[in-house]
Amino acid sequence: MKILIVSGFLGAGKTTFIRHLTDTLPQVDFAIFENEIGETDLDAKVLRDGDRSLNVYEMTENCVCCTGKADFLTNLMTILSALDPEVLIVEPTGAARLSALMGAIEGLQYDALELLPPLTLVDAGTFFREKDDFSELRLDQIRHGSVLVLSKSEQLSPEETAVYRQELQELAPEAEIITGDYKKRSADWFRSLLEKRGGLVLAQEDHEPCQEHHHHDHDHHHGEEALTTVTLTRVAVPHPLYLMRFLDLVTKSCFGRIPRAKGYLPCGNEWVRFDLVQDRWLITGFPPQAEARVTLIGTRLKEEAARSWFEGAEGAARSGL
Ligand SMILES: Nc1nc2c(ncn2[C@@H]2O[C@H](COP(=O)(O)OP(=O)(O)OP(=O)(O)O)[C@@H](O)[C@H]2O)c(=O)[nH]1
Repeated sequence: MKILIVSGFLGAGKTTFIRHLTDTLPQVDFAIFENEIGETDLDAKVLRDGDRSLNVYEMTENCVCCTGKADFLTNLMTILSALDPEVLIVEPTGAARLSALMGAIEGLQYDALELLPPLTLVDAGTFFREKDDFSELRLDQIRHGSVLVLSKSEQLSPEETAVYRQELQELAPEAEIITGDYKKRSADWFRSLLEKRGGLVLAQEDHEPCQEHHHHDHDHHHGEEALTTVTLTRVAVPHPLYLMRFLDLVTKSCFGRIPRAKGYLPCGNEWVRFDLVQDRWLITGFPPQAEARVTLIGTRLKEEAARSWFEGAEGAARSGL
């Protein structure tokens, strides 16, 4: 069983890339392992509900690179013995350390497992704005990616693209760097990702659990702060305009510093899904679900303020405002 890790920071486009890869290579027997700590199960839903039905395993308790390493390896062996897909794609959380995850898999030293050179998605929309604040963890994801895919770079001019390339190549001199619309690439290119040899062999050092599991609040700049996650379940909005207003407030840091939010909830008589990365967001229709989920990922989250906002929205709708 080959293992392809698709890494990248929150909202960089990992799930979108995996969906495209699996759609582009319908003849390959893929399974997917999703790690979403305290988040919505949205990524798994998106992957399961596409044109192609995929086997998706989820781990939502601990992080595959640190606190949940042993669980992850057990899951890996179970998938291997029960299903033995040709390729298992592993999507770690955006806050996972790529080198630690690779080291854990390599530590198994089992020749039925082949770790492919990993891929890291880098978000062109936020790269320059945040580059100087990159945490060690984000640099780790870039430096250990054998293939770096600059997502959301379809609209860049050739001159702009050259600047991104140079910056990324300085951070990861050995990496193959992919810019422009990766969806236009041939099936052969996607297949080549599954035929590359040799994930890096790393000397592993023990490290602190990754950012998401630090529960004390640091007062450092954003790149070093502990990320926390809040998920609201019993929420609804009467109309898309309310959700747009909520997302606008999220981007204005009214509920904490939130670089990533996602979820699905009832909206009038329908259900909608939303997806926010930094100051950009998207709302789309979604099939009805058993329970709503609104997940906020960031620092200094104001859970009560967010909850009250939804109560206020429902109250305003009831009184006809
Ligand atoms: N224009 C553009 N949008 C993209 C691209 N890749 C992802 N997006 C959008 O970016 C948002 C986040 O994409 P996801 O694929 O969910 O990102 P992710 O890395 O899986 O997110 P997390 O699981 O939260 O870390 C979605 O709204 C996508 O539609 C891309 O290459 N181009």
